[in-house]
Amino acid sequence: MTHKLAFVGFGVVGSGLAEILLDKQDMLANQVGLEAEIVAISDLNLGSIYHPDGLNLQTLLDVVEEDNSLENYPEHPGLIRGWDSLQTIRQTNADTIVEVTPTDVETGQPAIDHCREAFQNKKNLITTNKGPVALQYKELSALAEENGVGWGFEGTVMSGTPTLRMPTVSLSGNTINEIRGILNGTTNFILSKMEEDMTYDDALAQAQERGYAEADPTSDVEGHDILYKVVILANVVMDVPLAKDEVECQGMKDLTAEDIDEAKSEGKRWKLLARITHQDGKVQASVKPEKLSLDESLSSVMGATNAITYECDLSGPITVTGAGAGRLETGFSLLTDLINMNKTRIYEMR
Ligand SMILES: NC(=O)C1=CN([C@@H]2O[C@H](COP(=O)(O)OP(=O)(O)OC[C@H]3O[C@@H](n4cnc5c(N)ncnc54)[C@H](OP(=O)(O)O)[C@@H]3O)[C@@H](O)[C@H]2O)C=CC1
Ligand SMILES: N[C@@H](CC=O)C(=O)O
Repeated sequence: MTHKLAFVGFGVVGSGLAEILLDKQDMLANQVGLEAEIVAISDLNLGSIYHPDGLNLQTLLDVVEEDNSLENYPEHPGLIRGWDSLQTIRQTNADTIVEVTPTDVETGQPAIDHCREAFQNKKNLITTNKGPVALQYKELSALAEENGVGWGFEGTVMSGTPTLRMPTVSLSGNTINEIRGILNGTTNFILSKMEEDMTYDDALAQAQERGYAEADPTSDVEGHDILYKVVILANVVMDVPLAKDEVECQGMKDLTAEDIDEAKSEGKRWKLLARITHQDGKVQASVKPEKLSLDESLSSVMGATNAITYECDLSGPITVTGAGAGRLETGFSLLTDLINMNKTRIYEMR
C-alpha cells in the first residue's frame, strides 16, 4: 500500500529526500517494501501544491530546480494550490508529514505546532528539525503515542549517521555515562578550512553553499545547534531530562587564524566539542572549543564529518564517525525513519 507523504518545508533536506525517493524507487519497493508517494508540499519560499493522487516527482524536482518555485508545476484536475503548513498537515490525505522547516533555537516554532497538529490528526511525522525534540521531547512523544502514530527524528543529531537509533537499539542494556563528540558539520568544516589558510568568511560561505549551515548560521558558529543536539542526546539516549539552560555553551567564532596557527605549532588542533556526563544522578553538559593533541582520535575528524563516542559500561567506548550535515546524507536520515515507520505500518496491516 502506497505511503503518502506531505512535506512542510522543501529546501536542502526536503529536496534531498525527494531525490532519493525518485532515484531508489524500485530498490525501495523491492527490497524494503516502501512505495512512497509525495502528495503535498507546503514551503514558505516555493509555494504549495497538493494532489490526493500524488505529484510527479521528476516534474516536481525539475520545476523547483529551474524556477525555485512551484508556480510552474503543471495544472491538472484535482490540483490544489496555496495551502499553508497547518492546512497541509490537517487536510491532505498524507499518512506521514515530513517536517523540514528551519530550526528555531529560541522557541522551536513553528515546528512544535506542526508536530502537535500532525499527531492530533493521527498522522506520523518525521523531522530533522531539532526544536521539537530538544524542547518538547516528552510531551510530543506522549502525544504521538496517545494518538497511535509514529515520530521519527534520527537526522536531528549527525544527519544520516545513526546517532540515535544505534545507541537506543543496538547498545541498549548498557548504561551510558558519558557522550562526547564533534556534532556540527559547519563549524568543523570552517575550522578545517581555516587550518588550510582559508578565511573564516570564505569557509562559512562554502559551508552555506554546500547546504551544511543552518538558515541562520549564527546558530552553528555560536554553538546553539550543538546545544540542541546535546539536549536531544541527554533526553533520548541517556533518558535524563536535561534542559537547554543547563548546558554551558560557547561557540567558535572568537577563535582567530592566530589561535589556529598557534595550536598547529604546538602539535594541537582546536575542535568545538560537546560533552555530557551523567554520574551519581548529576548531569553536566557543555559545548566549547577545546585544544586537542593530534594523537587524540577526535582531532583527526575533519571537514563536515562528525564523530561521537558513547562511554558504555558493558561494551566499552563505542565511536561512530560520519556525515554531520549534507543534502543526501540528511535526506537519508529521513528515509531510515520512513522505512522503520513503514515496517510498523505493514506489520499492523497484516
Ligand atoms: N542541512 C543539513 O545538512 C541539515 C539540516 N538539518 C535540519 O533540517 C531542517 C531543514 O534544513 P534545510 O533543508 O537545510 O533548510 P532550508 O533552509 O534549506 O529549507 C527550509 C525550507 O523551509 C521553508 N520554511 C520556513 N518556514 C516554513 C513554514 N512555516 N512552513 C513551510 N515552509 C517553511 C523555508 O522557506 P524560506 O527560505 O522562505 O524560509 C525553506 O524553503 C532544519 O531544521 C535543519 O536544522 C538537520 C541536519 C542536517
Ligand atoms: N547546520 C548543521 C546541520 C545539521 O544539523 C551542521 O552544520 O551540522
